[in-house]
Amino acid sequence: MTRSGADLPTRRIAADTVLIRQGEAGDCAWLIQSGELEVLLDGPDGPRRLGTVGTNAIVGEMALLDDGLRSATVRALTPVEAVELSRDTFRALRGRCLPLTSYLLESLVAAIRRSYGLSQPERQDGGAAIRSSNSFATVADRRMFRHGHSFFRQGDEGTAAYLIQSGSVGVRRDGTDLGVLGPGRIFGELALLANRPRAATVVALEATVCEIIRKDQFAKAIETMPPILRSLTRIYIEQLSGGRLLPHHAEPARTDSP
Ligand SMILES: Nc1ncnc2c1ncn2[C@@H]1O[C@@H]2COP(=O)(O)O[C@H]2[C@H]1O
Repeated sequence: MTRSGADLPTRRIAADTVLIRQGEAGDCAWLIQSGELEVLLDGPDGPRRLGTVGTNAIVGEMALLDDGLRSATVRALTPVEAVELSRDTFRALRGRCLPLTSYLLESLVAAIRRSYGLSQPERQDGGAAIRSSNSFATVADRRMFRHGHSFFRQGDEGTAAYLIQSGSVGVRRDGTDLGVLGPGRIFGELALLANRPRAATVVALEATVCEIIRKDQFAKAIETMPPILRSLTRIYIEQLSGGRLLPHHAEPARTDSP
């Protein structure tokens, strides 16, 4: 292992090396300097290639963001040079986020894991610590919605995101029920951040209390994130709202001022 200019450990990885194995615990992420890697998702019919990543991509960050297991296998296709980012680096970056954006990031990683059919680490307190923090209270407005209330309809313009405090909501797209969300879950954030119409209709299945975060407040909070995490947030949102096509980690991420 050598040292990069910024004194971060740089690792040279031979072609064919499996850098990350799905389902294992992980302690670091890598910022790719050169070379190409493939990302594989294990399935009943064997591994499926989610795509390839190259220079400026970050891999291995999801397990550090939510303390979960590796979501996919990552294998070098060519010789690769990568800067190693430790769990502590990610913890420090997370520490520089507002509670709202830290929570958002974690919610996005959880949504990606769900989209892969993977289990996810249980949030210890359902987000209660974040929701009760002062800075969260200044950006969110709490309201009770009656059973049957329609938060928005598929195709609407997005004006707010919602964080469920109690109760539950049903999500429906093109006449098909997609699922039920309960306390601690965030919804309505994808249209907001990707600037797309609502991809689904959401209705309260019982009396439901939510924190409402308006679009402008949300956008402001995102702007305060450290650049690497902001970049990852946008990538995850794009992935979740646009069918997650690769290059997944295409936005340049810088090491000099993360
Ligand atoms: N669709 C995808 N495209 C590119 N990289 C991905 C994709 N899904 C997961 N990854 C990366 O694969 C890594 C596997 O380990 P982690 O879950 O820690 O973090 C994951 C992401 O960095």
